[in-house]
Amino acid sequence: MMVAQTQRPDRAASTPQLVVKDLRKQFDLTRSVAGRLLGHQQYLKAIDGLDIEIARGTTFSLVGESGCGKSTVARCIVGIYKPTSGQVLFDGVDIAQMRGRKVMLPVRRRMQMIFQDPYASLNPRWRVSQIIAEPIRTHGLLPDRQAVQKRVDELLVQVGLAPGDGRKYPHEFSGGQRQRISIARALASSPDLIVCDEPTSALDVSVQAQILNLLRDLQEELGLTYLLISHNLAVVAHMSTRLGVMYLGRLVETGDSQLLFGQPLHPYTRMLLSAVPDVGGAAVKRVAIAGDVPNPISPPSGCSFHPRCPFVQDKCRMVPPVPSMVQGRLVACHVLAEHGELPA
Ligand SMILES: Nc1ncnc2c1ncn2[C@@H]1O[C@H](COP(=O)(O)OP(=O)(O)OP(=O)(O)O)[C@@H](O)[C@H]1O
Repeated sequence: MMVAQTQRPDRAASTPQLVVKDLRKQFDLTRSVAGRLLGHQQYLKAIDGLDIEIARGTTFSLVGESGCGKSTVARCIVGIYKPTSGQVLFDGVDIAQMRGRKVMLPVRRRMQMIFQDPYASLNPRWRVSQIIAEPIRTHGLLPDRQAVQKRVDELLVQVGLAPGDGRKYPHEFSGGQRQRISIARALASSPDLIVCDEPTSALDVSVQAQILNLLRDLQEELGLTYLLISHNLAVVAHMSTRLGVMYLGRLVETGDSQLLFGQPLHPYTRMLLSAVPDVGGAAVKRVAIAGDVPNPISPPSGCSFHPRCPFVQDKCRMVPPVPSMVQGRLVACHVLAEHGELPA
């Protein structure tokens, strides 16, 4: 049975679902009050000026090594963290600095999140039907218990579970089934956008594809928009419309997913793809992975990727590159901006 679709405002038809503009988030790591009083504050710039645009019904994937700031972006977008500065325009309305339950409630209904660990994000003492019904009740979407139960059963079927599963508790399910429950809960409020933060990373390889296929089918059926966060390029290749490659709080390459997988330009994108031989086109020039991600508390000067970059030039050590359009995508790289390609 079809689940009710969200009513989308007409004015928003041509507006991207989500626009993130110059987003910044820094964490204050100063341990002591004395340190604070003496001005010895220590900050970590987890996001350092990020721009993203996601069209309705499409998937934008954010990739990058652990610690580059992917989850912080997700948390700033859904309102778990308050950004230090920047805009998060959801259907054209800036929600970045919105606060207060009453103001945020309509936004929360239309923007949901799926987490990496489905067990940790499901209340173990609640029956599955209660878990899925909670957003419906919070947002007052249906008039009575019977209607709620009917909708919960529909949602269970929609994610590949049985209506009777609603009587069980989360521990009675496998990891993949628990992620299906999380997805049903996310769908319960008929959202427009779902932020999926490493949705398959905690699952067995054998069930990862099933969950990704489910997410894709739901997107097609319901016109959902996804922000997909993953360190796994194979996951991203399967799902994305557009791709953003993050390094130390910044995007180094952004563009059409097929273009980037087929012909990555930034040395970091090439490095990431080199580590997964099955992903990317045959034409991809391989670049060996060198070194580790630097400490974000004291990032390198200039281009923060320069200590690991085989193509580094003097300018890269001093001046942070501004993203520019090269071969149909945005890249933040001095060498690419000047020469249009990397040296052979
Ligand atoms: N609440 C916090 N307080 C202080 N530092 C934080 C906090 N949350 C994240 N960080 C730091 O911000 C940086 C980005 O972390 P984030 O979790 O967003 O990265 P990530 O790319 O999602 O990595 P992972 O895949 O390992 O979660 C890291 O250096 C992390 O230690």
